[in-house]
Amino acid sequence: MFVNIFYQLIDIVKTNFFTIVLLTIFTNVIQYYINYFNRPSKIPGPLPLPIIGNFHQIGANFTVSLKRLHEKYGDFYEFYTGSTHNIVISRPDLVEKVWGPVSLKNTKFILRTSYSEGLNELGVGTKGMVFNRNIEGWVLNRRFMNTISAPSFLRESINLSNKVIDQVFEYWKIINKEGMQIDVCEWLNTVGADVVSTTATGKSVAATTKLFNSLNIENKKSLQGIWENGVKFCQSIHLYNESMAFMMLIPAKLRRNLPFISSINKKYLDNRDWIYKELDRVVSEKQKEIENTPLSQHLKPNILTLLLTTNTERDLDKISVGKFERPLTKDEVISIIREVFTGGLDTTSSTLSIIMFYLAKHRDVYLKMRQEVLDVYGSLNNPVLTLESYGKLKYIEAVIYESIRMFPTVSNMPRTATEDIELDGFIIKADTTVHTDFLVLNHNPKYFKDPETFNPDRFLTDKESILKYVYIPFGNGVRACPGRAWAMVQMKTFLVKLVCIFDIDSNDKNDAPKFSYHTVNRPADIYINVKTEIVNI
Ligand code: HEM
Repeated sequence: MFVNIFYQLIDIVKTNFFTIVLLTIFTNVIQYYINYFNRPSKIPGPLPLPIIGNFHQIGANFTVSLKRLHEKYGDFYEFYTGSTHNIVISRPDLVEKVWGPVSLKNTKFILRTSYSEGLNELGVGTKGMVFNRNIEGWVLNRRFMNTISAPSFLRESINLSNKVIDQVFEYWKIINKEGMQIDVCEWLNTVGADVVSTTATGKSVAATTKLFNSLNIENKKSLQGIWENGVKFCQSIHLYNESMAFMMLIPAKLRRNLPFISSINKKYLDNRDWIYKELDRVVSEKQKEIENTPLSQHLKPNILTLLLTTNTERDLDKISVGKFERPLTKDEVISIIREVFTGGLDTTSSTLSIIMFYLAKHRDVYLKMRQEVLDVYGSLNNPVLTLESYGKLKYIEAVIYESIRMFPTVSNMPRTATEDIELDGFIIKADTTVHTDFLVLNHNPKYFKDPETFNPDRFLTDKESILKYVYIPFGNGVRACPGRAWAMVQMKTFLVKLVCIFDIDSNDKNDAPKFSYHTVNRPADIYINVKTEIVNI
């Protein structure tokens, strides 16, 4: 009898297959929306779809999407990536709750993002710093990374940046003579690549010289003793950074199975493999170089040598990293060096490109910067730049801050709590990613007078009126940006030298730079004219 019933059931399934499939889908969809409309915290936000969440409303430019969602849902809203719940905030009282507590002990927001299969696949969910959810590993990486804000490191960085920038400005003088424009983003990317690679590994990638050679203006400059794959490596790091948002925001099922998206997924994973292979090779090469250098011979300081000699008989001991008693493993060295590249490449050079965009439009600001350099150094003729004198460049600092306010390269940043928390009367479950939208905050007329006007003076004369939690371009607390001082030193070196040598202008009629989103905002198509005859001030 049971066998009969079983066969009858199979017949029903066979004849009604599509009806059953449709019914199952229908019940699941109904169940999905019953759960959605009965969720305990009904935070405003766009209606999600089953499986994809709000994926269709996010699109390729996350920065633009957040701006659009803010216009509709305000300073506190939610969205879903697949079934993953995300919150977005842009109100100082909420920002303070997330970013305010500064120590490891009292912050609940020690994590960057919720668990993400994609970030783990990329190798950043459990290694390195920015997305590392393994707190023990993060502490170790952070301890070494903090050395890049030590004064001794920053002094060396000024010398190195000086050399790279001097060379670049010689190229710009030649380009000027040829009557050509400067493609700012392209040039500053190469400056970043040269500075970061030499600081990190002691090897130049000669990106600036390669770019100059590609213009075919003069005989090609020689490229000896460089890191052969270096330019490709830096480009791969740009791609790697780009892949982080993709892997974090797009649900794994879609990444792997949708036709067009799965090929992007593969491209990003192949890129990850190439980066780790190349880093392994570079680290092995440096290990051999150290082994083959007699103990009596001085080792050239760079971050890689510092890491490889920590707690060995060759300990560079240039910068103390506190209590740490064993040499680092190769894997640890690779993850720290990788982070120097991922953190250091896109951020500083893109921010400098944005500063150039605004400077080329505001001659009054440019002239005030030049006057400040004259006041601080007494001359525009190759002034001696020191870390101490940088503290006096208050106006240049204000220009940097105002440019970041107008258009932040890092325009939104996530933090995630380890336990349930209350935000604006709603309970947010532990491990929910809370994104802070810096761009929206920085353009809110409640917090900045005439927010669309480029006015560096607001960071001098009106400084007191800027609330702390409406302007935190480098974050705050234990996970605050470890590269802040390094970035500021590089940007100041570039700007001081620029105003001493060139006048600049541009024909760009846009109010804001064009950009695309690649986890950070990457500006594009910023062209300027440079002139070496400085008009007297
Ligand atoms: C203008 C340049 C830069 C901007 C605007 C910027 C901005 C930021 C922001 C907003 C954060 C999040 C901080 C937080 O959660 O409190 C961050 C984290 C980070 N930044 Fe930067 N950054 C810049 C340059 C650099 C440079 C040059 C490096 C080089 C190493 C770097 C490496 C990192 C790393 C590793 C983290 C993660 C820290 C952690 O999670 O512990 N950044 N940055």
